[in-house]
This record gives sequence, structure tokens and C-alpha cells, in this order.
Amino acid sequence: MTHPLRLGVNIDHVATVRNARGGDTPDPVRAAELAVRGGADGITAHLREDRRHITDADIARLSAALAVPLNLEMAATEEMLGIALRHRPHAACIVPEKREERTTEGGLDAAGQHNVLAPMVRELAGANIRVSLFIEPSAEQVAAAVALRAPVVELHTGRYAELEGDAQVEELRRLTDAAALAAKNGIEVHMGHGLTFDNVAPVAAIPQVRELNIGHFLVGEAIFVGLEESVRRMKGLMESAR
Ligand SMILES: CC(=O)[C@@H](O)[C@H](O)COP(=O)(O)O
Ligand SMILES: NCC(=O)COP(=O)(O)O
Repeated sequence: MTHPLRLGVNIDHVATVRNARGGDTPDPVRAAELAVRGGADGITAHLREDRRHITDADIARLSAALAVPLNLEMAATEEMLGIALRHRPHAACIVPEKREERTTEGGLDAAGQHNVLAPMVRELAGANIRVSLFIEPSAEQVAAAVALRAPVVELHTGRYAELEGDAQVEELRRLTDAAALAAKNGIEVHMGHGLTFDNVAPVAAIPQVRELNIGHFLVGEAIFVGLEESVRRMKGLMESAR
């Protein structure tokens, strides 16, 4: 059975533009509302340790204002766990962070960080927060998510987005295989990072995928057509691919 495919719109880079001048505009909350009008099923926001874009105040305002689920992306730290437990978003996605990175460069090493992640997953789940692990599309990392009893994985599509030709086809096969393995083990499958109008369809066509999280491209496209329209077009491409 092919489930309906949800779109989570990541509004990090609305905050990037806002922070460029240190003012209040463009407002990420207004962006979230426009994304929802365009068909977003949820909003994703990454509160990075360095607060380079989304801030603690943004998370508080989004938590109060959103009519759709908030997916908080967070590093596996005590600080971020405390913030998540305080705001209790619908979902929390644990992602790797490296200070010097320009953007997320890969998935969480769930296999190598089992002992760090296990109590965090338990505490978030105990607070009725749907926990997701942002991992590479590999059997090892899917097995680690099973061992951690994570209800959701988000498979990293950044490599797929960067590759071309046969290498991209091979990465799509890795994503397809990892999605099937995760679903077979009762884990809900999401995907995200680097997805665009041009590359989303083959990912959206993977039957086990329940949610795509897309941000940077949509915010960039919004400069030309507006965020509501860029979200609407992405949603249409996702629905046509199913
Ligand atoms: C985890 C992921 O792929 C993105 O959602 C993440 O937010 C990327 O970090 P930046 O938004 O800072 O590029
Ligand atoms: N987890 C992926 C996400 O939220 C958005 O990633 P991107 O589309 O900004 O690359």
C-alpha cells in the first residue's frame, strides 16, 4: 500500500536572510503560515547549537503559532534535549552537527553513538515527542535505529542530490533499499536534504516514504515565485510521482 506523502517545509533559511541584518524580517513564523497555505503538512526548523539561523525565540513562537506539526531538528546534546522537553514539539529529529559545516554533511552515526542516543530517544518518546534519527541510507544505520527503538528515520538524500548519472541511480537504489529495510522493521521512513523540483520525483516515488523534508531550495525559489507557490509546486510534483 502506498501511503499519502507528507511535505515538511524547513524554514531555516528564511531566518538566514533575517539574521543577515539582525532585524525581525523576514519572519519565519509568517513563512511557516504561507508554506501551510501552499500545502505544507508540517514545518521543520533546525535549532543549531550556533543559532546561525533559527533561534530559541523562533522555536517558542512557532510552537505557539503553528496549526500543523512542528518537527524540531536538534543535535544530540543535553542543551537541545532540555529545549525539546520544554517546548514538546510534535516531533524531534536528531541530526549531526559540525561547527565548521556550511550545512548538514551526512547522517548521524546511530550505530556508533548508541549509548549516547538511547537515553535521549527514551526521554523524548517518554514526553510523547515522535523521535526521528537523521541517518545515512545504510543497513548498518537502519539496524542501529531498530536497536534504539526509534519510530522514525529520516534518510539523508544529500549525496543523491549532489550526484549525477549512474552514481545518482546507485544512491537512489541505496535509499530504496534502506527505506524497504526500515519499513520492514516497523520504522516510518522520511527523507530529506538537497531536494529540488528537478530531483524530487524518484525519491517521492519510493513507496515506503511517508514524509519529505525540504527547505533550502523552496526558500530560494520563493525569491522568484513566493513561498506559497514554491511549496504548492513541490507538493504537486510529489503527488504526481506517487
Ligand atoms: C538535517 C538537514 O538536512 C537539514 O534540515 C539541516 O537543517 C541542514 O542544516 P542547514 O539548514 O543549516 O543547512
Ligand atoms: N532534513 C532535511 C531538511 O529539513 C531540509 O533540508 P534542505 O532542503 O534545506 O537541504
